[in-house]
Amino acid sequence: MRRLEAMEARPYPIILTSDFSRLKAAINEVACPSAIMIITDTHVGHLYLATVKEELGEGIPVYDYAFKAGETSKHLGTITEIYNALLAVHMDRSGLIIALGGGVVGDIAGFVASSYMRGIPFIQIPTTIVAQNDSSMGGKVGVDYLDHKNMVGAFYNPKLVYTNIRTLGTLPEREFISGLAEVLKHALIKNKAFYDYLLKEKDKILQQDDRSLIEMTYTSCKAKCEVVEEDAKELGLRKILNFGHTIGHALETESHFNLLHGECVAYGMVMSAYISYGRGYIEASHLKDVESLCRAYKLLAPFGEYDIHSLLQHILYDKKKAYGKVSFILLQAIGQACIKNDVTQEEIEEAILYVRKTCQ
Ligand SMILES: O=C(O)C(=O)C[C@@H](O)[C@H](O)[C@H](O)COP(=O)(O)O
Repeated sequence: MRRLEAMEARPYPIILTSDFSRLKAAINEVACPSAIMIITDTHVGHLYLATVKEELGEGIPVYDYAFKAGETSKHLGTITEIYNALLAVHMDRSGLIIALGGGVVGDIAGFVASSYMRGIPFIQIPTTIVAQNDSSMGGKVGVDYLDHKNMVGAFYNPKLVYTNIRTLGTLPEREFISGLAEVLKHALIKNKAFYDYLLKEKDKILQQDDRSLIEMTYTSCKAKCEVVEEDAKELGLRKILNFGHTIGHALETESHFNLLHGECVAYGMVMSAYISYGRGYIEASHLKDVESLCRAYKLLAPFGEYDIHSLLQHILYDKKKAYGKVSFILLQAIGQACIKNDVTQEEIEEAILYVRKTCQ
């Protein structure tokens, strides 16, 4: 017998800055493409496509494809339309895909990159809080399928993440706030000092002070990267990044995506904290700490009259189910999470009722 070790993960840089001036140099460090296809959506394309194209200059052909903005575009139909656009310009494996936009754009463009010609390089230019602090790194790409969020996809890393935090200036306030839920999540599951920082810096962060945003994004990305480095394919530890998401995804579906991802994750985090408290893993004061952090960032608006039975059905169909059991991420302290697969229906129902009562 002979054996060798295959190294799957390759490091990639994450640049955090406040303009696009270093973009071309950053791309040149990681790729030497024959052509570029910028994939964006109608909204972000209108705002930043021209600037990004200008930064890329004229040396190589740069094409673009914009799909209709929003989660409703995140399906296989959009993927095939983009394959057609790539074929139409004869994009081959020496080409490069750029994802310019938020999480939906990154997930779609990344999935196209992972599958077109069995994979061509791509880079992420995230323009939303969720994308800059979460979805642009870690390699999860894909689309929704039928009623199920992110049901079809792959793990496929970008060659580079280039973050210009000033793009947040054009983000609607509701999306900015909602996206912060993922940042709060990183503090709650991984880093108590970051939790303290977020409380202390809340005004500057909410006012989008450059330095505070870059510092926040750096710490948030670092927390995520440390987890992903240990478990890229989500076989164990990486599941903690799903804190608040098991119920959050169900709520997103149940609200027909009228609630934003982060808004649902915030409710989900409080529900998970409530279950943790119910089990005696954390003190009542920790549950209140989770709520206070969310409220400090204007999350946890009054909770709608969602049908509990229907929510439970979505949760039971969670794609993370393994051996018939749904994994839940609970807290053991602020900054420390654990993975449990024995959470009962009763615990979930009680947690939903708790949030209904507390968020009025
Ligand atoms: O990167 C991860 O792993 C996460 O779970 C991060 C989540 O915040 C993110 O919403 C992710 O897209 C969820 O992925 P999914 O596998 O739960 O669909």
